Amino acid sequence: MPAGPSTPALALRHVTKVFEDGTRALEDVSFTVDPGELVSLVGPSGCGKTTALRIAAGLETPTDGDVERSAAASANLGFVFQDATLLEWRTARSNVELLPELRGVPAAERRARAEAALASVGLSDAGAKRPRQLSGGMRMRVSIARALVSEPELALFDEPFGALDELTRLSLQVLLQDLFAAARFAALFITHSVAEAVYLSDRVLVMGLGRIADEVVVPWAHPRAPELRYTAEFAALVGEVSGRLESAGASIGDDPRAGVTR
Ligand SMILES: Nc1ncnc2c1ncn2[C@@H]1O[C@H](COP(=O)(O)OP(=O)(O)OP(=O)(O)O)[C@@H](O)[C@H]1O
Repeated sequence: MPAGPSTPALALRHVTKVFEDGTRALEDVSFTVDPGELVSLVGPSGCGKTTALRIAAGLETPTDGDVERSAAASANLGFVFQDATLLEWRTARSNVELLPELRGVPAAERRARAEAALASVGLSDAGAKRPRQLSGGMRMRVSIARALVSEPELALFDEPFGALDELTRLSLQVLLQDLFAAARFAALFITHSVAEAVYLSDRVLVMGLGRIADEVVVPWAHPRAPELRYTAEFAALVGEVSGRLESAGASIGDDPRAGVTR
């Protein structure tokens, strides 16, 4: 556990999760996310990334171990999922206004906040559109605006760019990096893309099946230029993380569930 002056925004301590059907999804998983830190989870399909994130969110309870969020993080959590999950009958702006509305923020203030959040994701002109009138990338921008409109202390991202085409994905990485550099919320970010994890994160946690196998600290300060992704030093770090990911997988055999006791 890294020692630090501040209380972590999120801490999972010795978390094990066994589902009702006996599936052991996580085995003694511990990690922290400090305030203002972006931590990624990368790992093979089915290794327990989403389960860890759902436990972090309080949507699942651990079978064993503890999950702790700072009071500020508990009071102000943001979510972004792979599916933008927008309400089709509301405009983009009223989707972004939803959380402030549920929290009783007065109409004029929540409208102003929603417009600022839409502007921050480059969608100033799309507030009056319905989700079906927007491209996949625009829908994801609305989803990010909705998550960040309340200035969350802790934001949880579950493979948000996984369904997008490569160019849109690359531009949304830059957008999210800029938003993170400006607001410095704590974030847990799940992705299958090692390059995406390295570009966005302060630390990359490499998972094997049901466990954290390794950790790689990303040395570059934020904000990070988009061009960083095309440098030799960036490619070297991506190679390093990919190698550790392969070792994490190799140590538990080729059968995707072989390392997990049922
Ligand atoms: N509600 C559930 N009941 C039983 N098993 C579950 C449940 N949710 C997830 N699992 C199982 O737990 C394991 C971890 O799943 P999880 O979705 O956390 O993995 P993941 O790393 O996020 O996968 P992917 O990258 O494919 O999204 C898998 O074997 C999955 O089938």
